[in-house]
Amino acid sequence: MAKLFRAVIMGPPGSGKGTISERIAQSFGLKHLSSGDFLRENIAANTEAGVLAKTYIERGLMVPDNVMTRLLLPRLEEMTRHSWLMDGFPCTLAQAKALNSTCDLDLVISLNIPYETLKDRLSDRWIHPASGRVYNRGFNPPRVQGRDDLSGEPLIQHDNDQPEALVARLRHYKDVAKPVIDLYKSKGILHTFSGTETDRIWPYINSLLSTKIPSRPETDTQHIPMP
Ligand SMILES: Nc1ncnc2c1ncn2[C@@H]1O[C@H](COP(=O)(O)OP(=O)(O)OP(=O)(O)O)[C@@H](O)[C@H]1O
Ligand SMILES: O=c1ccn([C@@H]2O[C@H](COP(=O)(O)OP(=O)(O)O)[C@@H](O)[C@H]2O)c(=O)[nH]1
Repeated sequence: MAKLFRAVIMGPPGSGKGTISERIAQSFGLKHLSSGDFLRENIAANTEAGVLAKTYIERGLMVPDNVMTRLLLPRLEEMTRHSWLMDGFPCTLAQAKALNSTCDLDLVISLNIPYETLKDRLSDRWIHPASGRVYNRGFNPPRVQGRDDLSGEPLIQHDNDQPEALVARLRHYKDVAKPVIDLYKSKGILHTFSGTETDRIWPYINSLLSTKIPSRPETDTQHIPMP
């Protein structure tokens, strides 16, 4: 069996983690894991962790580290036969240390995107709550305005995606992410990508991953070559 590959993608809200994760999952066959999706699944299933997490998310707060690790680490430990890419976890140094004790990461992608870009994207982010699918009227508009492409259900916007909440969210991200980024830098596995458009960053990420993971033959033709 080919060596398993474990990667994490980090970045502030709106940096394109979800968008890029989907592309990576499609091109390289990694399983895309998302902390937000795990939380939503647990909330929907009314698990103990889900009920607790909901009380924080509803107030626009981060879920405490011990709840996150209790929820996610067992799920990652079960994935002994899959290569995966984790989006949204770890967010804090405590989470990173807990993850470190469970598995060895091969690679960390960190997205560095200007504030104005984040603000523009998030003020126009439309979400299908049941699936987590995201749209943007300019970048990837839904086929029918205000409706999810697959289910036809209504799309919503999050209050905390609006500019008033964004400054505080970004400040918080910077504070908590800095030691995590420093940790991965010191391990020599951090790769940072800067820019204002996912479509321009993607070829570089694609090219980096191509050197680390064999791409899936059926999706080879979708790869965008290096400029
Ligand atoms: N690693 C984590 N640690 C603590 N709380 C988390 C973590 N990941 C997600 N959460 C909580 O779950 C909520 C939803 O997460 P999700 O990643 O779907 O959306 P988000 O906050 O809109 O993030 P982004 O804008 O970066 O996509 C977060 O607002 C936060 O309260
Ligand atoms: O180059 C890009 C990449 C993403 N988006 C949009 O920006 C928002 C945030 O992207 P995503 O949810 O992937 O970011 P995350 O919060 O997961 O980092 C979404 O509405 C995307 O459709 C965009 O307009 N241009």
